[in-house]
Amino acid sequence: GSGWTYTGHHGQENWTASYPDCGGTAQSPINIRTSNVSYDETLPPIEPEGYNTPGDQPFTLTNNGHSAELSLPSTMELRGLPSTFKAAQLHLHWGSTDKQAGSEHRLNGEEFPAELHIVHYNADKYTDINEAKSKPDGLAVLGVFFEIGATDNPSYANILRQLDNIRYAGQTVSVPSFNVRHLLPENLEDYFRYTGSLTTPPCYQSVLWTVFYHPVEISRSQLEKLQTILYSTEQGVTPEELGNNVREAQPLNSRTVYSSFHI
Ligand SMILES: NS(=O)(=O)c1c(F)c(F)c(S(=O)(=O)CCO)c(N[C@H]2CCCc3ccccc32)c1F
Ligand SMILES: [Zn+2]
Repeated sequence: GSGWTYTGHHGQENWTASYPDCGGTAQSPINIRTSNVSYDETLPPIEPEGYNTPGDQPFTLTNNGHSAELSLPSTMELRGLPSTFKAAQLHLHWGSTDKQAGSEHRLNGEEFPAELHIVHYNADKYTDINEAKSKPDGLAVLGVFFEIGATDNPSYANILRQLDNIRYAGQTVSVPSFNVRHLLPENLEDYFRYTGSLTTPPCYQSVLWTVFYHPVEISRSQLEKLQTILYSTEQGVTPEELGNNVREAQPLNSRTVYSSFHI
């Protein structure tokens, strides 16, 4: 990992010491209080392009010590946002066997078992995510809540069945490309929108957040894999489980959360 953790000496209470933006006033994640959201009828449905035809190049799944991240081709892009945003990667946040709650955003104080983030950069203005990541209009992240369902989710199986191959930080595995649209909920019309930040250091306030209202479902055994297989440590040192990779909810301050639907 890159020096920071979620707990302990380099835990989230101390991130600001090394990453000053983490102490900013427009930080993520947040608790979305539906009684305070503002309905904005001009918010259009999110339109992923190229998510269902990712090409024949495989994806790379990496244990980066903080999450399981999947590289995505820049042929995947989002329409329906103020600019054209191209996909860079997706990753997950989850709890542990001891703490089932593992989403970063909360809905009326409720934490879901896990949350998917798909990170995109503003391709109208920047050449890649590393140029875009610190700019106020640089990034757009889609957030999807997970619920427990009765059966395995075949789309998430593309990622979850590979976790045994990336148990340790730094390990990667090639994943045959699959339809990424199926990782999102059916309904892309109903979502919350607010301006915030990366939820990990360096916490740049560069993210236009879109958090879908409808969750996706994975099975209990699929969630258990996510909670138990990965280590945040590299092979050869005392292993530490990778879990609870969740930042506390941050103050909304003077920001407004918008909804694309009546709630
Ligand atoms: N929750 S979150 O804010 O969406 C979020 C994470 F939680 C998260 F762990 C990551 S990470 O896996 O890269 C590990 C630490 O940055 C990212 N990376 C983004 C932003 C940082 C630069 C960068 C460069 C290339 C690809 C992705 C990214 C992240 F955006
Ligand atoms: Zn994330």
